[in-house]
Amino acid sequence: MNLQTIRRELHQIPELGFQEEKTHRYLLNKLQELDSDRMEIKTWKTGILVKVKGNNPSKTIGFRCDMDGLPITEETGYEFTSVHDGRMHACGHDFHMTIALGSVKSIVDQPVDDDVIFIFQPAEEGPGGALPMMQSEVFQEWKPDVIFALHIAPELAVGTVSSCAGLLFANTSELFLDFKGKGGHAAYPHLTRDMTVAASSFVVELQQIVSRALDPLESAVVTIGKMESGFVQNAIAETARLEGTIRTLQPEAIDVVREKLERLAKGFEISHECKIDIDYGSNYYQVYNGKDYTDLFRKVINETDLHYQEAGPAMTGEDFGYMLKEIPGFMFWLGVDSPNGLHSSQLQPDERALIYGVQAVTSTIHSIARR
Ligand SMILES: CC(=O)N[C@@H](CCC[C@H](N)C(=O)O)C(=O)O
Repeated sequence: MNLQTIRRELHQIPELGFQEEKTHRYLLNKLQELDSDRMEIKTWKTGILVKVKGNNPSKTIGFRCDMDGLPITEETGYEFTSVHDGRMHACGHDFHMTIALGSVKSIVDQPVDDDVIFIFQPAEEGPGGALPMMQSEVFQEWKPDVIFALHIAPELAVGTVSSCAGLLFANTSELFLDFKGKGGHAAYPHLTRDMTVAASSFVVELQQIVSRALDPLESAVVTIGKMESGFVQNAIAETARLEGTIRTLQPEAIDVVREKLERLAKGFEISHECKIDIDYGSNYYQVYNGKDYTDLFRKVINETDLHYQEAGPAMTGEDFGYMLKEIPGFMFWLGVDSPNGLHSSQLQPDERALIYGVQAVTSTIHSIARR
C-alpha cells in the first residue's frame, strides 16, 4: 500500500459533505484489495465503517477520519491537483483518510486483542456527519468503547504531534444571513433600500459583539467568510447574503453571541428598512479530550521517535466533539509543516507526515489494546 499514491489519488477527487461518492468507491476498492477475513465492512450514506476483528476482544477501539473537501479553488500548482472544479482537500481530509487506510492495513497485518473499528465519516466541514452517523444502526451496533482521531497541523514540524487534556477545539455555529430591501437604478439611491450597504455595515458592526458584548475573559470569534449581493454594477442590490461562523470556548457563549446578533439584526431592519432572515445552519460541540487517554497518548508517543508537544485550545471546530461527548477518548494534531494553513487554496502538507500519522495511530491502538 503506497501512502503517497493514495493521498494523491484522494487529493484529486475532493467532494462536499454527503456527496463523497467517488471517495466512497475509492476507499471501498482499497479496503477490498486488503482481502482479509479479519475485516468486516459496513456503509452508512457515503461513510464507511471497517471492523478488524481482534484475537481475543474485551473491548472495541475506534479511530475516526473525515472524508469531505471544501468549496475552494485549488492553487497549489500540484501535478495531482483537484480534478473537481472549485473543490479542494484544503483541510487535510485526504491525509486523514490515507492514514486511516494505512492503519487498517497495519492492524490487519498485526492484529491486536481488541476489535478495532475504523470510521470514515462524511461531511465534517458541513453540515456535520458525526451526529447522524452516531445515531445510525451500524454505529450503535459497533459502538466503540474508546475513540480517537487526528487533524493535520500546518504550523507544526513533520514528526511532531500535539494534544492536551481538556478543551482542544471550540464550539461552533454556522451563520447565514439573508437581507431583503428594495433594488433600483444606481442613480436613484433615495428610492431604494440598498442591501450592499446594509450587509457591509452589518459585517463591521458584528465585530463589536466579541469586543463589547462578551466577557473579555471568554474567547470568541465571529467570521463572515462569504458575502454576496447584487447583479450588475449600475443597479442597487435588492438582496444580500452573508455566510459565516461563530466560535466560542464556552458552549453557553454561542447563545450570548446569537442573542446579540439577533438584536443587531432587528436594529438594522429598522434603520435600513429591510428584512433579515437568520439561519444558524449546523453547530458542533467542542472537542474535549479525556485526561486518561491523552496521558496514555503522550506516553505512547514518548516511546517512539515522534516528538510530543503540549497543545492549547484552538478556535477550529470538529464534529468529532459529538463522539467524544459520548465516548471516552481524545484527538491530536499531526505536524505537516505547510507554509499555508488550513482552508488555504495553497495548503501543501508534507507527505512525509503520512507514515508518522500511521505510526502514531497504530502505536496508540496497540497500547490501548494492552490496557
Ligand atoms: C478543522 C476544521 O477546520 N473544521 C471546520 C469545521 C466547520 C464547522 C462549520 N462548518 C462552521 O463553519 O461552523 C472549521 O471551520 O473549523
